[in-house]
Amino acid sequence: MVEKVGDVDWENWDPVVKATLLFVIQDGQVLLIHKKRGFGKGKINGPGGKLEAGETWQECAVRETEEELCIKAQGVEFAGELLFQFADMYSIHGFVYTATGYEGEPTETDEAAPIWCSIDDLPFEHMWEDDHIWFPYMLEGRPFTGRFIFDGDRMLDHVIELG
Ligand SMILES: COc1nc(N)nc2c1ncn2[C@H]1C[C@H](O)[C@@H](COP(=O)(O)OP(=O)(O)OP(=O)(O)O)O1
Repeated sequence: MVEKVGDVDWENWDPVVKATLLFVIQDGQVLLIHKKRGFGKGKINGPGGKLEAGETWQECAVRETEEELCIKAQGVEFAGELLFQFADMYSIHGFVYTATGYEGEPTETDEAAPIWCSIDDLPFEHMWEDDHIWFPYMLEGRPFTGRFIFDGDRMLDHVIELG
């Protein structure tokens, strides 16, 4: 069983899913979602989802945010890269983006409900376990690459590299 980051052959790693996350950060607050369906249902996360054929990672992040919250993110920048290997052999390669603003009004959809949270009081107890590791770097604007081993919801190991 895969338990440690070092157990994975990252050079030849072929993720099952490619996906994105996007966080609007404004006035000391970050726009999160309560995820209503799909992978991670019930958790608090950023808007995001699976990469579609022909789109860039950033286009995916912006499209998913529009689909989930009815807003068009503005001032979008790359923040970091996440590589998740699960013990059941599921795997996700993720790219994280930040945005400084948006057009429209954050609106609940059948996928997500918007939640504004203070960057000083983030609800990590309701988020994926990896988030508390890389969120501070994202908020600092420091690029990161994180590798994580999960067994279901439980994080078994991680390694983070900073740019
Ligand atoms: C394992 O740790 C994770 N941490 C964080 N912060 N986010 C994660 C983790 N694992 C997955 N995610 C994110 C990545 C994506 O944004 C979503 C999963 O996307 P989903 O499967 O819901 O993709 P959609 O295209 O929206 O779904 P549909 O196929 O149902 O439309 O979770």
